[in-house]
Amino acid sequence: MTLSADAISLANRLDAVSASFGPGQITAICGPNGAGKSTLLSILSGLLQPDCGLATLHGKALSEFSSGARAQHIGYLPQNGEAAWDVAVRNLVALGRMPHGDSAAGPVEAALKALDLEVLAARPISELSGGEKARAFLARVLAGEPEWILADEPLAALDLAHQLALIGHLKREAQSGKGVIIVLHDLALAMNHADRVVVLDQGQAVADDVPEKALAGEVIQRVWGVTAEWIGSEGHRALVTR
Ligand SMILES: Nc1ncnc2c1ncn2[C@@H]1O[C@H](COP(=O)(O)OP(=O)(O)OP(=O)(O)O)[C@@H](O)[C@H]1O
Repeated sequence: MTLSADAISLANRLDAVSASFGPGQITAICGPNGAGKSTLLSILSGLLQPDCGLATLHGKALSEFSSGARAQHIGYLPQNGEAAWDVAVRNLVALGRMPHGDSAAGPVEAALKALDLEVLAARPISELSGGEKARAFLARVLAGEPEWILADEPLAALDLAHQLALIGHLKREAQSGKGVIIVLHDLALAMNHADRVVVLDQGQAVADDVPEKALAGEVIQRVWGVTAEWIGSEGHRALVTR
C-alpha cells in the first residue's frame, strides 16, 4: 500500500528524488520556491511523467494505470486550480465522483461538510472568495474518497479557523488509513502537524525525517538561508527568525 518515487529526475526540476510513502501518515513536502515540490507532487499523482526513475503505487508504475483507475486511488489538488465551468459548489464537488462513474450523495455531502461549504453549496464558483474556492476544490478531491490525498498548498488561502479545521480533517483521514501528502510553505504547520517532512532544495531531497529532524535549525539555515530557532513545546512550536 505504498506510493513511491524511485530515483525520479526531470530536466532542471528534479534530480534523482526517492521517497516512499505509507498510509496512515501526513507527510509535508517543504522547500524554497522552485525547489520542485509541485513537480514531485504532480509526478506522484501520475499527471506528469519523469525523464527517468519510476513513480509506483502498490509496486505498479503509475503510467500503467488508466487515468480513471489512478484517479480512484489518488486524489490530487493542484496549486491555484481553476474550474472549467462556472457551476454551483455542490456540482463542482460532485465532479470528484467522476472516477467512480456515480454522483453518490453521501461522499459529496460529507466533503461539503468537512470543508464547511454547506451554506455555499448552491453558490456559483465565480461568486466565491479565494479561500472559499480553495475549500471547494479540496472538497472535490475528498468527494472521490481516494486512498491518497495529494494537495499542493491546501492551507495557503485559508483563514486560521479553516486551516485548523482542515488539518484536523486530514489527520482523521490519515488515522482512518489514508495517505496524505501536502506541500506546505508554513514550516510551523509542518512542524506541528505532519508526521514526516521531506525537504526539497534545488530539485533534490535533502532531508526526509520526523519534523524535529527534517526542519531542525541547521536545515533551515542551509536550505532557506535563514537563521531561525524553534520555541515552545512539541505540537505547539513557533519559528523565531533572527
Ligand atoms: N512547466 C514547466 N516547465 C519547465 N520548468 C518548469 C515548469 N514548471 C516549473 N518549472 C521549473 O521547475 C522548477 C521546480 O518548480 P516547482 O513548481 O516544482 O517548484 P515549487 O517547489 O513547487 O515552487 P513554489 O514554492 O514556488 O511553488 C522551478 O525551477 C520552475 O521554474
